[in-house]
Amino acid sequence: MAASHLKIENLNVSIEGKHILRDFNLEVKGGEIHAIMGPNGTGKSTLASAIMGHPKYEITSGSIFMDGEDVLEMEVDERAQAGLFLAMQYPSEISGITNADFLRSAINSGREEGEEISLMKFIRKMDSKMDTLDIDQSFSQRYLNEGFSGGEKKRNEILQLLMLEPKIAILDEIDSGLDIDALKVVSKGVNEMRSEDFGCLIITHYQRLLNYITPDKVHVMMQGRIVKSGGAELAERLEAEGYDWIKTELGIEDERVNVNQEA
Ligand SMILES: Nc1ncnc2c1ncn2[C@@H]1O[C@H](COP(=O)(O)OP(=O)(O)OP(=O)(O)O)[C@@H](O)[C@H]1O
Repeated sequence: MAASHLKIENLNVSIEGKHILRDFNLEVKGGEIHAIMGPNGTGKSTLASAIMGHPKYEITSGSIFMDGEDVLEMEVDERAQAGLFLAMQYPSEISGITNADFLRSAINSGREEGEEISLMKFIRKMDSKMDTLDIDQSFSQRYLNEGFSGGEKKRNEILQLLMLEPKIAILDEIDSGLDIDALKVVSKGVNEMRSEDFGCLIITHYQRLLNYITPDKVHVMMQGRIVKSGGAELAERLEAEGYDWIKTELGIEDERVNVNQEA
């Protein structure tokens, strides 16, 4: 299997004329789990949306490479086929498409003709993954995310992760609104993916999630870029002390983008 390597270099992203990501750099390789933390409004979700090609976000300069391929040249579905997976802060509902249909066609869209997953194999895989995530079997026949509770949507996203087996996953606030049991289940799913062929970028506000998924690297984002990196102990310090010490250390007055910054 090809390597799993996401490389973001000097990325600058604007939305509605506002310069959000500023010379952003990050590399995530197979076998690594990275966490990005940071106060509100510092550009974390903008990063996730830019990687997945959300049309509202304008890349003004810089590059994103996935296994050496230029991601910025790819359409959204090509990014998924290249092995990128994005779990959104607010997963969308799609009426008329069942979970099972969606997943089967998503798996097959990444395969050559004649190499499609057989129905039997698909059902067996889906049953086993739903079992892992403690998801009720009826989920597979329900319409995508329709009427799902917040926690069910997040579980469903992790089911998608386990079924699609991407090379690199970006999980944007996958822990928000989860009760402790659901948090453990979601973490179990991510940990099950851990391998040399899988890299993960977790965007979170809370160290709590990182008690269950131990990150190899923790990054702090302020003013549209990473301002500090460390190991799991950095998340623990942030939980205990907040962000002020970093602002003092780096002489940052306001952590948000577009405040006290040049355009
Ligand atoms: N669709 C949009 N339209 C206008 N401004 C936007 C849009 N998306 C993001 N922004 C602005 O970009 C800045 C960064 O937002 P972003 O959502 O990336 O921050 P964040 O770090 O993910 O925040 P949070 O922790 O609150 O989720 C904010 O000032 C926000 O208002």
